[in-house]
Amino acid sequence: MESFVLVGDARGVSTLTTDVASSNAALRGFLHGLPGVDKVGADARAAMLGTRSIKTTAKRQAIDLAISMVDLTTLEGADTPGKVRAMCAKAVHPDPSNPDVPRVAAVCVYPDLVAEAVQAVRGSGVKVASVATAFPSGRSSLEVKVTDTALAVAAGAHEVDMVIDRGAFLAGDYLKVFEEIVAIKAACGDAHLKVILETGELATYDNVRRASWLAMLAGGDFIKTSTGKVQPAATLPVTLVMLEAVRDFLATTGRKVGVKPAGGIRTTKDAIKMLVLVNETAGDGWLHPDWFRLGASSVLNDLLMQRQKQDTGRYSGPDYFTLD
Ligand SMILES: O=C[C@H](O)COP(=O)(O)O
Repeated sequence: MESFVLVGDARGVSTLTTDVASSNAALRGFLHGLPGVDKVGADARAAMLGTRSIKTTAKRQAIDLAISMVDLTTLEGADTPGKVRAMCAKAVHPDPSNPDVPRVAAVCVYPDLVAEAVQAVRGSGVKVASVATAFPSGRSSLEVKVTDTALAVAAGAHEVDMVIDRGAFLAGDYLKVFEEIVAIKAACGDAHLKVILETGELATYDNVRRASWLAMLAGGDFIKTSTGKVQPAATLPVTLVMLEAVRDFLATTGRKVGVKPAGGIRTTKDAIKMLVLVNETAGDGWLHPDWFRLGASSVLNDLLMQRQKQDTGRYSGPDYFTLD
């Protein structure tokens, strides 16, 4: 466990000491001492930023940046090795007829398909992320969750997307959630850990802020909104609250954590709104795939179509790109 000390007053965060995780009461005291989220203000600010438009050259750059940040995802019970190989081919060369199109950041699959994905993306720079810890519900023993993680990492996963125990969080058992994240982080070894908060089940923005801090204090490398299996998923206001959390966490502890909205991101417009939000909230230091990802099963084709429209002034036929 890292040692934290308070740096400055960090936007109202008044106590962050080395013993913050010494007991559930200490964690609760810290998390409930965070400033409350102004819900009306967060909704209004997200809506306002969502209306910003980006034109021409900047739009083309934003599209390429968004493509390079995609975690191209398939998380279906019906996933097959063939489907994963096809998705990986698309991740490496999103538009095979145009080598200028950047590769995506990662593919995201269930643990049993990690080895297939690792083989399919080898040498491309595309990372393989595996969901783990009894995804999507997270309802299993810690032993099973650690084994799930260790197997994904042994199969070659570069990144692990774990889910928090929302039941424990909502019951106020913050130390259980904290210790689980610490244990999964240890099982990750060198693999990066993304902590899925499943914000659609957390009920309030205050809880989203608390869960973000909890995940970061416990060692998460990224905080991620959703599994994609629960609605609402990656909304703009929730992403805004999480971006504020990583910004404030960096100011307080000196450690930078990434953000991954996931679930329901379908269009270029959705993706670009997210990029505007990043720039205006956490700052352009997060506008890089190392620090911001877009978890999505089906946004890539729209990004490719809009990109081609920028280049040629027209859209391709609907069957020009392979299916997401
Ligand atoms: O982690 C990514 C999500 O599962 C993707 O959700 P989506 O299918 O709504 O894009």
